[in-house]
Amino acid sequence: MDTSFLFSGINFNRKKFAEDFARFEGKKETHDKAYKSNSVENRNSGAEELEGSKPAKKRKRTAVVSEQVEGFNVFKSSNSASASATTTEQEDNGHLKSKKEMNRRIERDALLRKKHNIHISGSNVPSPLQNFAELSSRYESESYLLCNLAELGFKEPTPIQRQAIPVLLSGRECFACAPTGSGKTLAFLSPILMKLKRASKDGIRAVIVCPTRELASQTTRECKKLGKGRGFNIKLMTKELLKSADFSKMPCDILVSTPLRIGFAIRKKKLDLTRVEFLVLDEADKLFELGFVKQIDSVVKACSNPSILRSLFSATLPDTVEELARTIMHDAVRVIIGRKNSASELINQKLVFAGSEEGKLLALRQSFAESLNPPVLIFVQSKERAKELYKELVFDNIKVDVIHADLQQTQRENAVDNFRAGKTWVLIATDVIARGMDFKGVNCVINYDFPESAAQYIHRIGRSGRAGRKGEAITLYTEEDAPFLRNIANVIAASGCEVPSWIMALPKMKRKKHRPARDSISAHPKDDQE
Ligand SMILES: Nc1ncnc2c1ncn2[C@@H]1O[C@H](COP(=O)(O)OP(=O)(O)OP(=O)(O)O)[C@@H](O)[C@H]1O
Repeated sequence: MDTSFLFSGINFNRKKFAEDFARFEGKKETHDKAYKSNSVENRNSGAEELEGSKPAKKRKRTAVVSEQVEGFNVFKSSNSASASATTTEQEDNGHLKSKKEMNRRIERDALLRKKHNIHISGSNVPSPLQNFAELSSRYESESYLLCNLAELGFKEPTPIQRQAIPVLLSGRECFACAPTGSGKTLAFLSPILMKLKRASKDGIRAVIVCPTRELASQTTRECKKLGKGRGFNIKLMTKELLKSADFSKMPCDILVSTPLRIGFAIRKKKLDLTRVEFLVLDEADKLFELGFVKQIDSVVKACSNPSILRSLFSATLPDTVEELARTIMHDAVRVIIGRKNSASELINQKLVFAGSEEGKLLALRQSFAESLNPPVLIFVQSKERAKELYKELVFDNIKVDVIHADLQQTQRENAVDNFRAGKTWVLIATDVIARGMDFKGVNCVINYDFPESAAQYIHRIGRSGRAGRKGEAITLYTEEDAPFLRNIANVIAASGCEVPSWIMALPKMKRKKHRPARDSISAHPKDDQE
């Protein structure tokens, strides 16, 4: 294995230190074994490559005890014969004791990670949290945060919170992939609040970018709840703010925005992000898609503080995004909960053949007539189809509403609020609310239109089965969708749900996106609709 990356930036004379180098090689092997046994995903050692591929930047970091620090310590001592000669017995004992303690800690961490299905890669990964109380005992959190967590009813950290919070608190960048509804928002919000400590007038210190306005608004609300009583200025980048705010004077500790709005503010309103200490890209894979990547690039560039901590969170993080992320992150720790890119195991998933477009409407009507267990969320592939299906269901005397990008902001907000409040039983939606939206009690998600990708499927159905609750997902398909069944069936089977064997035997589809032109939903002739 090529180890040259370990020495990038150091003028190391290999010839002169050949003996030491050979010894180090031996040590490294031992270390690698320890590293493997500590549940590090070796297949995904991207974070390590990342560290080596770029010269280390000067950054203020909190020291963390770690497996790898141990490796380097041993290297140092074996390098110096005279030093070892003068080592006293007392020092030896001390060293042995701390080594034992460290081994115990490594073992404890590994067990905790195994219990919670936490997989990590990267060097010097801090111990996962045993409980929220450790925020105070290990990281000196102010009491307001623990009070707020208790008030929100959060007793135990979720797996992603157990590992991602210590990673960010120890000053490390984080690349995190955890199932939908598993508490990723709190995993990035709490370290930010803890690190910022208190409100200041020194300019924006944290930026959170979310792909949709609804999600940005929800994240702002969660942030305010968690930071309650601390006086932080937490701002959502709204259209009004964008129009009227004087950003140079606006007190703001944490700014939450969509990529388009923050991109506009950087270009046209001279938004100063040079003091930003934390940048979170939530639903990161979406943000790296073509429509957003230019804005994200401008945000990353504008956040020019050399000690910035960047983190990426999502339930789906494809390898291509990881590769792209490596170009902007350094010394990152990769945290994966369960299997990467998989659906929440709390959701009972079914595929239902409906034959044709007409058959889909019949199937939906029939299932609602037999039993309607609200709240139900129905996804369709376009705003036109959302409007069409809405018109159909309104006739059926169902408390139904619709949300898509053609509606005004207040209409979109009302649709979400009414659904949350139980005033609406069925919400028809395009993918504007497929990501990140937290509707606590959604009993069933119906994919009326077959999702265009496995990632889209995972996010859509992830609106149910959240925060430990069970959920259901029904995906209707027609002949047209059949060639793409296998992609979704793989996700369903991987999360433990049954899939007919003939579907699993279908060939895999190379082209990943599926968005066919579909027949109109309407059961009425066009003229009848007006
Ligand atoms: N420690 C906890 N204990 C109990 N509930 C929690 C805890 N942390 C978060 N939650 C709740 O879990 C729900 C889902 O959290 P969140 O919206 O952060 O999920 P997510 O992982 O970001 O999902 P998505 O991938 O869909 O965005 C929320 O209602 C949140 O309040």
